[in-house]
Formats: sequence, structure tokens, C-alpha cells
Amino acid sequence: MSAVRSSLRAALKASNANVSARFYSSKTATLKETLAAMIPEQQERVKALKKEHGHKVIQEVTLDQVYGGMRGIKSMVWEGSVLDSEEGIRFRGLTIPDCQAQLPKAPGGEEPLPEGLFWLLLTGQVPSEQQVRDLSAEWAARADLPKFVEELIDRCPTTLHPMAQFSLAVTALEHESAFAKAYAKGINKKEYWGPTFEDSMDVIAKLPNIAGRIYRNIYKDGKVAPIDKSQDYSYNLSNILGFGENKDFVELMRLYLTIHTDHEGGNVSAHTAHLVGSALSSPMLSLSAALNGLAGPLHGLANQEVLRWIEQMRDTIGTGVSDETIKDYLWKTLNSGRVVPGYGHAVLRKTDPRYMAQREFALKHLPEDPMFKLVSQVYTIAPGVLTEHGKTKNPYPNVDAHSGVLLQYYGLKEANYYTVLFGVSRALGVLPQLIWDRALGMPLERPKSFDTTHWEKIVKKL
Ligand SMILES: CC(=O)SCCNC(=O)CCNC(=O)[C@H](O)C(C)(C)COP(=O)(O)OP(=O)(O)OC[C@H]1O[C@@H](n2cnc3c(N)ncnc32)[C@H](O)[C@@H]1OP(=O)(O)O
Ligand SMILES: O=C([O-])CC(=O)C(=O)O
Repeated sequence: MSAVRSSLRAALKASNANVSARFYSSKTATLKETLAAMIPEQQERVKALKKEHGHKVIQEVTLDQVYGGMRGIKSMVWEGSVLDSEEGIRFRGLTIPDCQAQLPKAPGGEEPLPEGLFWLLLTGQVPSEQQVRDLSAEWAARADLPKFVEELIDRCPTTLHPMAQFSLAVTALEHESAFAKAYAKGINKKEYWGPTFEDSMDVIAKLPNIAGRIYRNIYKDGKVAPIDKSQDYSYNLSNILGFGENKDFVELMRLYLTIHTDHEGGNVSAHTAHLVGSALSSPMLSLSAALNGLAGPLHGLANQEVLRWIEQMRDTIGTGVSDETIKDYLWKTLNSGRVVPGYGHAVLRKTDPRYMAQREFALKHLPEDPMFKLVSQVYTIAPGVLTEHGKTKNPYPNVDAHSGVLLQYYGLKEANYYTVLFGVSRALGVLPQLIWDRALGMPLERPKSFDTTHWEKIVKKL
């Protein structure tokens, strides 16, 4: 082992690398080692940027933006991904097709492993196959839940929404937080990122057991399969849900968990994780807050709403119907004062590439499924209707317009559960940023607000 590597090892041990230490025997750099090596340079980069350009004015803000959900106000730092309104998301500069081509796959698999995307989001580097295998093994090794969290989930009434159960269980993991314990002992600010990394790895590793247990309790026999330590994250999640035997479902999970991770910083779940984390709340509390935002119907819960809406459409008008019939159905939804779920976006102005990735998966694996055909037909008709309706700035489908139809095809038909899978994936996107927030010493987030009387005075003076 080189001198650099052994001094890194000593530094990491000092920064609470309890579980990671088990993987030091690996020949390739671990994720924590890779990250530790990057932090000083990034700290210097940000320091220099602020010193030289900190005083510059970036943009003007209008009153419409203040009253309009802060759309377009450039006010956050988010390292993992940037969203272009026309092109869609790039993860550390890579598009979804780039990720499909470049990220490591499971043996015999064709879709990227979300472990690789997590590595990419955190470090900006495409990991080697060995690094991804080691990360799968590390997550599997950390997957066990504390007994009281299992009992907490088991005691939830089956009528409690799966997202509420999910958020409860993640909040309860606070009990295990290395960051909260280190803070209570008086950890130096410079070392915050170490226990934040450990907590993030722990909480992500435990999500298949939480998500799987909720599903098995509400919809099945309550029996939860053990984690297979030789398998990847998506296999284990699929297996706990009860779909481990179905290779195509496992492949779908790999794609699903990769593409739902991150969508730059301003979306409700990412922004929430960042905001709550800025108070130095633990990764567990920050993530559970993000999940509560994801559970709203204008955000992640839209995937549940889409499947319900498509099923209601099928039950009302049937399948194999004319375009005109679908058009009428869309108008009925709009005229009743509801949104068309899965369509529109706060930033995107074209079809979401995450929708396209799922559509391509469907064209390959389930081209004849009647529900997929219905979704495809809506895809050709809804943009015209929404344009004619004239309200939405984006008449095209977003990620949530497609996910449900894939899951139902493989037998995961319980739409109320769908956002839990979104939440598992979103954890892999928001926690890397929280680690960087701590490494860069990002401050408490606290924008200025005024009441309407003040705003009236402010704008009248302009
Ligand atoms: C993972 C994700 O979070 S992706 C988004 C998932 N959510 C959905 O699919 C729900 C349906 N879509 C929507 O409600 C919206 O398009 C949102 C919430 C995603 C974005 O909201 P905004 O940025 O405010 O959209 P926009 O500026 O285009 O809205 C202007 C008007 O069009 C309406 N509109 C937007 N999308 C739709 C839609 N799909 N159907 C009907 N009306 C719509 C808005 O409700 C708003 O109406 P209002 O002026 O009466 O308040
Ligand atoms: O970007 C947004 O506002 C919503 C979204 O698509 C996501 O969070 O995945």
C-alpha cells in the first residue's frame, strides 16, 4: 500500500470510518477514500471563487418570481446534477443515455447499477466495476434494521399511507445517527462530513429493508426475505418486494433507481433535504423531511396519481379506443378543475428524458401491453390538448407519466406504494449533496421574507 493510501486510511479511521474500514483490503480506492482525496481541492476552489467573484450580481428578481414559487431564481449550489429545460437532466455532465452506456452493469445485465450513479453524483467520477461491486457489498453489509424500527413498521396500520410509514421509519433511524452522536460529543466542524457520509451510507443501505417491509406488511404476508450479500442493491430490493426471480423486473429496478435519483437542487425533495440539513439535522432527519415533500401529488406522488388516472380512464372508456375518445377524457379531467397527472413541469419544456428512458424500456420488454399502449396514445394526444387548454408552460410528459405502467406490468400493481420506490432512489441523489454541504461548510439556509404590506411598499418605490 502506498504512503498516500496509508495516510488516507489513518485519516479516514479518525473520521469515523467504522464500517468502511472493513473494505480497506479491496485493491481499488473505496468511495470514502476517493471522496476524502477530493475535498481539500474543492474547498479551495469554492474559497477562491467566492473571494474573486463573491460580490457580483447574478440576476434581477421580479415580484412575480417571489409570489410564483421562486421559479427561475438562481440561488442554490447543487453539485450532482444540472437540469436544462430543453435537454433534461445531466448527472455530473452525463445524460441518461451516457449513464446507460458508461456506468457498470450487473453480470448479464444491461441497465446501469444505481450504485454507480451514487458514486458518480458524489465524486463526479465514473466508478470501475470493482468499485461498484464493493459498494453493493458495503450496502448489503449495512442493511440490517434496528429491531425497534422493524417493530415500528410492523405496528403501523395497513391503512397508513406507505409514504408516511417510510418517513416514520427513516426518522426513527435517527437513533443510530453517527452525526448526531458526534455533534453531541463536540465534533470539530471540519470533520462533519465523515459521520454525514457514514450516516448516508447506513440509511441508504437500510432502505430496501424498510421499503420491502412496508410493502410486505401492507400488501402481502408480512414475511421479508433476507438480504443476499452477494447481490446488488436493486436485486435485493426487488427480492424483498417478492420479484427477485423476475430478471426483467430487477433490470427495471436498476433503471428506475438510477433515473429517479437527482434532478438538481430546487425540486421540493432535494431542496427540503438541503434546507433541513443546513440546520445540521442528521442525514436521517433531512431525508425523512425530503420524503414528506416527495409524498405530495404535485411532486413524487404524481406517479401514483398517473396510474390511478390511467386505470380510471381504461375502466371508463376501455382500451383500443379512438384518439377522439381520449381527447374527450383529457378535457373532462381539465374541465373538472384537476391537473393531468404526469404532464407539465416547473423547469422542463420538452418531454422528460426520464420518460423516454422508460418508454424505451417498455418498447423493448412490453410493447404489446394494453396499458402501455394507452399511455403511448395519451403521449401523442395530451400535449395538443394541454396546449389548447393554454395554461401549462410545458404540455409534455414528465418522469411520473410512465413509471407506474411498467411496475403494474410486472405485477406490482399497488399504486399507493409507487412513491416509496421513488423515495429510495431520491435518497441516492440528495444525500451526496448533504455530504458536500458538510464538507464545504455550507451555512444555515435562511432567505428573507416580507409580508404583502412590505412588498407593496418595496415595489412602489422602484
Ligand atoms: C417528479 C416530479 O415532481 S415531476 C412533476 C410531477 N407532477 C405532476 O405531474 C402533476 C401535474 N403537473 C403539475 O401540476 C404542474 O405541471 C407542476 C406542479 C409539475 C409544475 O407546476 P408549475 O411550474 O406551476 O407549472 P406551470 O407554470 O406550467 O403552471 C401554470 C398553470 O398551468 C397549470 N398546469 C400545469 N400543469 C398542468 C397539468 N398537467 N394539467 C393541467 N394544468 C396544468 C397549473 O396548475 C397552473 O394553473 P393555475 O394558473 O390555474 O395555477
Ligand atoms: O425538478 C422538479 O421540480 C421535479 C422533478 O422532476 C424531480 O424532482 O424529479
